Amino acid sequence: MRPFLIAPSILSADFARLGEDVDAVLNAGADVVHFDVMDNHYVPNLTIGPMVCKALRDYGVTADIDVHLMVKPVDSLIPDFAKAGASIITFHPEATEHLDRSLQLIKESGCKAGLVLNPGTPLHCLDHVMDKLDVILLMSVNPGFGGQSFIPSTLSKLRQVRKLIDDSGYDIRLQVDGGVKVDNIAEIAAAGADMFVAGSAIFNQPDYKVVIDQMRAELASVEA
Ligand SMILES: O=C(CO)[C@@H](O)[C@H](O)COP(=O)(O)O
Repeated sequence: MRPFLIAPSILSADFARLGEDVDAVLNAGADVVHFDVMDNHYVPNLTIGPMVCKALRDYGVTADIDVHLMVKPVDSLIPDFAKAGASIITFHPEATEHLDRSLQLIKESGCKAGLVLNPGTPLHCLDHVMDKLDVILLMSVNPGFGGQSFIPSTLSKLRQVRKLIDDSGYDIRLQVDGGVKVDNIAEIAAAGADMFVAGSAIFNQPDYKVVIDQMRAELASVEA
């Protein structure tokens, strides 16, 4: 498996000083910035759009920005986020009429592409598009809010998707998002995840480096 990546969700960051807070979490050892886009339509919350992504790039953020679209429809936002500096764009299959077309749009825009499966979304939506995926994100909470508890059935779903990826032979990251904490990250990794989105577990702590180091120590026990 590829090296584990830690992707703090900026949903729990300090929006009044977002650039500084993102810099702080990257300097503390995070790998990727996870950027949650909510439209108060696909999910019952409203957050940030391409202007904020561009603002982070203009501020000097060079790490990958992983844009998780919780919006419906998705297609019109894809070129906007690509221009704004997104590295990865993921979306939910229920949010587009044309899954394959939306994935192609992301690829043509120069970004990596991914699908996000809610806890109740069946795996068959992955059929026929595995060759277009760079990331599969399994939500371990229902999307819309930070600070929820990890849904335990995600572990068996992770094992199934890990097998699908390994059997496919494609180079696809398996990301997990929701309720990821120091005390469950090892179990989640052992089930097959290799990219961990964590919001409140990191941003609600006074020292981001302490919690990221603790997560890495837990992950090291799985790698060993
Ligand atoms: O996409 C979402 C929620 O919809 C997540 O990225 C959350 O922001 C994760 O927050 P924590 O559960 O880690 O606090």
